[in-house]
Amino acid sequence: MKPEFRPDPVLKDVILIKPARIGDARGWFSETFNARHYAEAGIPDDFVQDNESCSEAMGTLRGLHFQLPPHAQAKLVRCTRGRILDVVVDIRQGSPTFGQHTRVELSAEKGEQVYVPVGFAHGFCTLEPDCEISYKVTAYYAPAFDRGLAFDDPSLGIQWPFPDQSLVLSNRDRGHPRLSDLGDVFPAETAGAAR
Ligand SMILES: Cc1cn([C@H]2C[C@H](O)[C@@H](COP(=O)(O)OP(=O)(O)O[C@H]3O[C@@H](C)C(=O)[C@@H](O)[C@H]3O)O2)c(=O)[nH]c1=O
Repeated sequence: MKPEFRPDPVLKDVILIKPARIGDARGWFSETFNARHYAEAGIPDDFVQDNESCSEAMGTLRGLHFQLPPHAQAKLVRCTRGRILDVVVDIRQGSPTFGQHTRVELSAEKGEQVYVPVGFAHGFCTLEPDCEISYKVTAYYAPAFDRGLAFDDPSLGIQWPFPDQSLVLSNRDRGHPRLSDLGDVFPAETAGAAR
């Protein structure tokens, strides 16, 4: 059965997806990815790597991350255990929504997904202990091209669900530059045509 696809109300190129679940006496079944259905909905991407991460503490923040071209990644993200607040920031120079972000709650219970196109930074904060995230990406991990954006950049104005001092972050995620210091990472011509 086809999922429900809808554009994010703030960032129209971000797509919110609700896969169907078919229930019976045993429980339920769900297609979590179907290349034909996703292509019809405007996600024709070839995903080449599947990732999973587990965060033990509630209030763990990973992000905001992106890879630079030519290793830029689109991502299809879901939460497979627990509940997270997922955050996506438009960092495409010249985009009408440059610097704007959207926040979406994802839970294992509901099975929602977020499609993050190329040209956006991505991160999340766990809302429960022991959360597992699974996501597909369209380019292989390329550490030399891996970059970050400061989760607490005041110009982004992101409301994280816990105070900064109680968040659990890697050292790397405490040191990312602000948006104004990123430079032209995704040039104007990628805006609007990022997927
Ligand atoms: C992302 C990644 C990391 N690694 C390694 C590098 C490091 O030793 C270890 C942990 O890496 P990180 O700290 O970057 O993991 P993490 O902070 O979970 O990074 C992820 O964050 C979320 C928000 C995203 O959007 C992802 O694209 C990715 O950047 O895993 C890989 O081997 N392959 C990968 O694809």
